[in-house]
Amino acid sequence: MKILVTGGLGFIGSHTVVELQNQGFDVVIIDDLSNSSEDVLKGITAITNKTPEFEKLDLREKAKVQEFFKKHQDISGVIHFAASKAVGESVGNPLLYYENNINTLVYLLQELQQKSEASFIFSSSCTVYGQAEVMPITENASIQTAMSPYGNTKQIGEEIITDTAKVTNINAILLRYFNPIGAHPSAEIGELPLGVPQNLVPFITQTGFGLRQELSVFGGDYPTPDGTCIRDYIHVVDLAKAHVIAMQRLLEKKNLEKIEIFNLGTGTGSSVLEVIHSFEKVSGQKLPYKIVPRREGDVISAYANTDKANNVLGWTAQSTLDQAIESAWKWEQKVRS
Ligand SMILES: NC(=O)c1ccc[n+]([C@@H]2O[C@H](COP(=O)([O-])OP(=O)(O)OC[C@H]3O[C@@H](n4cnc5c(N)ncnc54)[C@H](O)[C@@H]3O)[C@@H](O)[C@H]2O)c1
Ligand SMILES: O=c1ccn([C@@H]2O[C@H](COP(=O)(O)OP(=O)(O)O[C@H]3O[C@H](CO)[C@H](O)[C@H](O)[C@H]3O)[C@@H](O)[C@H]2O)c(=O)[nH]1
Repeated sequence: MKILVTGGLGFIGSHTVVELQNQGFDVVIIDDLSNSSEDVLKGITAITNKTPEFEKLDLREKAKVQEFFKKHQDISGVIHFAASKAVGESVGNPLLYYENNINTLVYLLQELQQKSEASFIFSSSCTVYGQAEVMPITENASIQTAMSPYGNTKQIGEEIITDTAKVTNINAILLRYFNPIGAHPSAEIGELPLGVPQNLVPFITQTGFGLRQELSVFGGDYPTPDGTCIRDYIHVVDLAKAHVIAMQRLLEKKNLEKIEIFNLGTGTGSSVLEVIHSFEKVSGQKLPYKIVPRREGDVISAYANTDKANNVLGWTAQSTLDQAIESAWKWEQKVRS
């Protein structure tokens, strides 16, 4: 069976392509290389001994999307990763985010609704919960007003898919990721942030490598045990495996609802200082850091209740924080060597 992976050369997409191919799926990737490189194909091939089909295509070009689906009639399912994802950038350039994250979704769904049946997986985010009142966060927690245009595109995206699935032959799974980190253990693929990383783990590994002078820890006076924010850091390979299981569920259709939502996290919260200590442990070196004022828009704490994914998908994250950080560190060293 052939699966279309949009954004399949990006961070989470590339790891998912590997796991799909490992499970025997054929894959065709659409990516416009706006935040990735064609070299990622080599990394995927080195791990799986199989090169996925690749079409360089900007999903904002509706006519090209239509043409693509005419050419590829044999697609059984779609995993839609392609999007812009920098929260800060979305505040400064909201229309870029609404165009790239919403228009592209609409164009894909317009093609899929013409099929007799279609299976669709959407990359959503725990950002939809904002600062949830109860930890760990279940899928029933209320959706909060989005704190950025990026976050809003995830909420609107979920609504568009839900409205469409109700009245079409599309079955969809919305996956709400907590904080994906790490890299493939082979270090053939990983995260490649452009410029100065905004996310914690790439900033830590770059600082460890000497590319950055020191890490700024945003806030040391939060109402948490050590004063720093708490997140649920999930190894990207675990996350990727969940997509394969979700796709198998869509294709098998056993007890499937038209729209299903799953949290993807480990279920464990880690503070920023705990992540730093994990890095120091796996790298055997001290990390220079200082506590600075809070970053605007950060929630204090967010970690997942993963019961639904555990019970319905039969999926559980396997990697520890140390293993995820170790893979990120190995990747950083490989990329810079
Ligand atoms: N990484 C995270 O922390 C995180 C958390 C929650 C949700 N998500 C979501 O998961 C998805 C994947 O995230 P990622 O971290 O792998 O991001 P990424 O930037 O590494 O990957 C996205 C890929 O999509 C491609 N792309 C972007 N716009 C495109 C377009 N118009 N046409 C074709 N290709 C296009 C990019 O070139 C890139 O390769 C995104 O939808 C993101 O919003 C990510
Ligand atoms: O240089 C840094 C970078 C981050 N942090 C802290 O590290 C934690 C994690 O920050 P990230 O930026 O890595 O991740 P976020 O939880 O802020 O954001 C992630 O989760 C969001 C949902 O909450 C969105 O989905 C977003 O795309 C995704 O990057 C936060 O407490 C943040 O304040 C620092 O202290 N210093």
